[in-house]
Amino acid sequence: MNFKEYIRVIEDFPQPGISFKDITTLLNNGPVYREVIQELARQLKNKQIDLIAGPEARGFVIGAPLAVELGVGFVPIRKSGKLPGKTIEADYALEYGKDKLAMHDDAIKPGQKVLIADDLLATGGTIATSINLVNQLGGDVIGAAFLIELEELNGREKLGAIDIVSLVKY
Ligand SMILES: O=P(O)(O)OC[C@H]1O[C@H](OP(=O)(O)OP(=O)(O)O)[C@H](O)[C@@H]1O
Ligand SMILES: Nc1ncnc2[nH]cnc12
Repeated sequence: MNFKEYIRVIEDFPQPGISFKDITTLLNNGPVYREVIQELARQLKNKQIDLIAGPEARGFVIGAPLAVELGVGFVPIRKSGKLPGKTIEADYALEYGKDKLAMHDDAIKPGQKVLIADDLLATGGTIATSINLVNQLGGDVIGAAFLIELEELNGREKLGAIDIVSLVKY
């Protein structure tokens, strides 16, 4: 399936110079959304994964259904101030801004194999910080999965030696 034709591109959002890849036009198509999740699951089927972690908010839209499809748990990586328990936090920068991400300090057991999932890899700032948080909790990040990769931003280079799966490249 050609997923790209279901993704809408909006120029200069949220700021001038950014070519925004809008996945809402894919998510509202049930069969296409399901095929995205099933295709990611197919590409990951030989990996041993204990948990999927996904950053708020679009990481939930990919990571949670992928966790259900693979039969593993899901851990939300949230923007600061949203999680009720004790957290660890880290500042980060992304293609068009900066923020702070947080995880519950007991979200992952040491040694668990974690896949990080998100809708889109741009500069890699969000995922590099997500990997850092998972590592701080003793998790072993074995890979990352994305619907979209913006190749010219070289996000892969920030992520070290982990396996990376992405379905649509710009
Ligand atoms: O590779 P990077 O340069 O870090 O950019 C990618 C991140 O940017 C977007 O999230 P955003 O922070 O806009 O939040 P949202 O999911 O809540 O829309 C996207 O969903 C990725 O998480
Ligand atoms: N160009 C882009 N489109 C959609 N989401 C993004 N997150 C970071 N860069 C983005």
